[in-house]
Amino acid sequence: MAPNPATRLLRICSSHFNLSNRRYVYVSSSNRLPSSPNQFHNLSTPQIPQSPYFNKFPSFITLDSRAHNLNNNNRRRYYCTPPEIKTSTSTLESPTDSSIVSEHDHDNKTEDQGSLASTSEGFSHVAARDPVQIYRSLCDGPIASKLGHEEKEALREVFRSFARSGWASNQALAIYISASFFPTAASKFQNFCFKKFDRDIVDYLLSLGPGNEADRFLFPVFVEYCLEEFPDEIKKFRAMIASADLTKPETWFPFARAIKRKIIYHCGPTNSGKTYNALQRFMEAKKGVYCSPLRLLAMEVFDKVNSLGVYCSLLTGQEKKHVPFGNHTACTVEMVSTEELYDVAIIDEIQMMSDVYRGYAWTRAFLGLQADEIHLCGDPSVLNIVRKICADTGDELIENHYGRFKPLVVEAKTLLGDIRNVRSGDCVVAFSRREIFEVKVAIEKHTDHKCCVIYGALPPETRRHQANLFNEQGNEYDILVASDAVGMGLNLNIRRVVFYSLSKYNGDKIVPVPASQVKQIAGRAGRRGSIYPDGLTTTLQPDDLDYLIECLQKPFDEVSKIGLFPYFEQVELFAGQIADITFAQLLQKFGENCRLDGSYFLCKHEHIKKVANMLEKVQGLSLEDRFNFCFAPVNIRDPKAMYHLARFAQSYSQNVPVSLAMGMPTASAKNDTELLDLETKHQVVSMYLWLANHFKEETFPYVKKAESMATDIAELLGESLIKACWKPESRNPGKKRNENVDGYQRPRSLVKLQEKKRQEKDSESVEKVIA
Ligand SMILES: Nc1ncnc2c1ncn2[C@@H]1O[C@H](COP(=O)(O)OP(=O)(O)OP(=O)(O)O)[C@@H](O)[C@H]1O
Ligand SMILES: [Mg+2]
Repeated sequence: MAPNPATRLLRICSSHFNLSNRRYVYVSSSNRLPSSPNQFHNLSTPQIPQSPYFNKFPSFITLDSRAHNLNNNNRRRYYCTPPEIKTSTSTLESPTDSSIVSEHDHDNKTEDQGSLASTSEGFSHVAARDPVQIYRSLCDGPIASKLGHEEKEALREVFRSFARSGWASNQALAIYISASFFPTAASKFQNFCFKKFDRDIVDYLLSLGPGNEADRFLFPVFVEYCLEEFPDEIKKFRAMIASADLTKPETWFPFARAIKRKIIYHCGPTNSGKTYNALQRFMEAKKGVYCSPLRLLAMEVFDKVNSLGVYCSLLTGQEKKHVPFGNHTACTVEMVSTEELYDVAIIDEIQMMSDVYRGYAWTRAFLGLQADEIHLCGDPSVLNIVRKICADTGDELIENHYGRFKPLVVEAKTLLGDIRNVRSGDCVVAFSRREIFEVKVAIEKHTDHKCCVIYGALPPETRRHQANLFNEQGNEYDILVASDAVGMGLNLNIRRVVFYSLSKYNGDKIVPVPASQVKQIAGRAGRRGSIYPDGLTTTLQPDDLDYLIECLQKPFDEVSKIGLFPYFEQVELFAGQIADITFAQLLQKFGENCRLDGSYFLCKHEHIKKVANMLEKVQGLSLEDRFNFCFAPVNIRDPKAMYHLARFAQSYSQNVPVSLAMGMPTASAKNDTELLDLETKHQVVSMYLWLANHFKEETFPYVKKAESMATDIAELLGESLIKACWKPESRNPGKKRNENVDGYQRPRSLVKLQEKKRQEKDSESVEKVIA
């Protein structure tokens, strides 16, 4: 038996659009159904846009030409759900999934309608009516039948429920009724219906009562009403949605798509030779690019490759070092060009595609690089998504799997809560600047060891200097105290990684350190080529050991989505649809309305919005300049650095040369305030260099001065760290981070530790904490 037209349509949709586990609504402006996949394709593809919320609510997809063609009355509708699929993946508050394949035709009673009718005996003739016909008859026909007070109230309740229905609101997005406009539309719809409904419909709705069934009955009539009543709102929202389209990001790079790229995935844990092997191919190539997660690592590769006789330039946000005759470039991933052609490209730490803030940079490099051969180095967490994307792009994928060179052994003894048990070659990892200094001071006070220090706010040069000091044998600096910044990039002679704690502040509250990060940091112990035979790891507190073991045993979490962020041009297009809002509001709206395919998420951009808000008072910046200023590397929690950024933007907007206007420190820091000041000063200089690289050079004429200041400050920071023996301070003394601990479920041992800390009145005292 031939399938009914709707089933056929469903199959065609599924095969053409690969939408196999979704519910479809197809609304055609033609009377004819396509009879073959080809015909469907030819007939419909060009004129049928997809639903704006394709992935936000996968249970409902409209292949809808009506928004273009609102006056066509010859419409037929097919509401279809693949019978075997439940819509549980939907974010909707989904009404019962009836697995219907229904055609709302005059003479065709559907299963859906049948099920409604069965629940409301005696109303099958109402339930079976075509919603278009209902709507038309309401428009042309009767004035509402008289309702008693109770009936009115009961009917109001039905409409209130409809107006509150998350399901209806989400479904309405498919005809471009925005979520914010939906309540207004629903309220006007109620007024309309109250004036028009005939007795039959009223009785039917009252028999259903408020809830899913009534919503489902009302919704198609509501659709008809909206299409006729709100064409302008629909058009506006539709244009806005179209301009915030981030679907199919692989198509943003047609030149990369024109190449059949060979992707080699070097997949394995930390310290397994992934980067080393990729670099071998890079150095052999005629023209290569290495994309690094950090400036520091780009510098390391730049130095290493040049020292091996391969001319290589350096490109980071802050520095451009061009090496004559060099065909190779080591750059930070944000800076890589998707316009140049390369023989070999490396994207290191590819799992960072899933980073909530910076993931978009890796995604862009992966999708957009024009290279015959692309080497991805990373852990297995993104392997599956890389496979999927390669299938989408048509690239060939080769997987090389690696194991650790040296085993990683957990030392069950721990440091027994006593920091004096550190030994030469230890790297003590703490997750705040305050703790790092507490540990350093305690070790140097109570033992004969000396500590090097590495944390994120230090310039790369200083971090490298500290790393070298630690790596060199024969000096007294045999302990490293570091933050999670140690997890990537540096070659360190670590014998044992000791976790001082396993919780960290995530910008909002204190949370357990994610297992993947624990693995990466612990894995730094026992690097190939170092003097230590095995890698060891343990914790300061015996109570934390279980969590450490749990993290190391855990397989890598599989990543299901990777980051995206719009280009300026996309934001600009979107801005064209909305008048009179600030740039931060524009970004907010973009985030709310953008469309994304299922494998992607929009990267978090709160920090960008904070900068945007601060720059709001700077007049005369173009949208593009504003956009670029917002990406300048600035610590939004450092008011001094934010002040300087605003000052730079002010001068830039007035087209006057941007000055550094900052006194150069002359001596190393004598206390923590001075150390913080040095860190800020370096950040400001580094920001200046970044801006000079991203804007008209003539507006930032003091690049040479800034470079020499950066070098000098990095040196002073290095000297300061060696001397540091003071109590650490916080940048924001008013805000105590530990206040947020309550309410978060952390590993028991950490909670205990935290409680212990809280009980101690003077939590500043290192000895007390570590006792
Ligand atoms: N075949 C090799 N011959 C000599 N040294 C090697 C070899 N493979 C790796 N190494 C060295 O081993 C160390 C670890 O290698 P590599 O940095 O490539 O590991 P990785 O898997 O990329 O680690 P991570 O996850 O930390 O980035 C490096 O110092 C590297 O130079
Ligand atoms: Mg590596």
